[in-house]
Amino acid sequence: MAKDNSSHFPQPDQVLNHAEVIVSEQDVDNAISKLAEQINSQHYSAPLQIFCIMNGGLYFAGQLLRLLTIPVTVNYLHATRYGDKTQGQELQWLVKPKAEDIHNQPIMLLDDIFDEGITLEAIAKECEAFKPSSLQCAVLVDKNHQRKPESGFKPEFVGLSVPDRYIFGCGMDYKGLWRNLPAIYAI
Ligand SMILES: O=P(O)(O)OC[C@H]1O[C@H](OP(=O)(O)OP(=O)(O)O)[C@H](O)[C@@H]1O
Ligand code: HPA
Repeated sequence: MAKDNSSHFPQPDQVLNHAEVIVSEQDVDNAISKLAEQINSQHYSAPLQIFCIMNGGLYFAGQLLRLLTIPVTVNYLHATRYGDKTQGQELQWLVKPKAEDIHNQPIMLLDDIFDEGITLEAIAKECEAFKPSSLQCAVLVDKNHQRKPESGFKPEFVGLSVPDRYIFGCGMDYKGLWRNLPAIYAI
């Protein structure tokens, strides 16, 4: 008989009923438009090599890409450390960067959230090893707390600052759910 996981994984509607909107769809869209304007006004030596950090970066990358007017190529990397938990664990790599996609080229990493910064800093470090001509990071949200990388590493482009609560929507999940919501919710 199939195992019943329903006690471990909440019903999707229950999650939403116990959450509140902390950033509206309109405010998310405005923040992404502003980020696009900032990136469009940069001068890159060659087409910008955009890397979407899967899975969370997918929604942000999709929304941002349609507003970019500069030449870009699109690729992805995959590293994860939360899984179905709300506390980060050790980083697991699923898709690592390759030298030929990075060496001597302007790189932009796109992710949904800069929380403790462990994921993005590790990914940036891995990319830096292949000596890009430049490397920048853009995130939809920066979570407002003091548990950031000691190195001082932070993304060049930030759409929104959010309070220190577990959030979901706009690519971010709660136990795998609701990445598709166009606003940002907190539990
Ligand atoms: O700044 P940090 O504390 O490292 O957390 C941020 C990272 O956590 C999330 O990824 P997650 O591991 O949940 O994988 P996912 O993208 O598949 O949701 C998110 O997409 C970021 O990549
Ligand atoms: O608050 C969060 N929500 C969803 N995913 C996350 N990954 C790091 N922090 C978060």
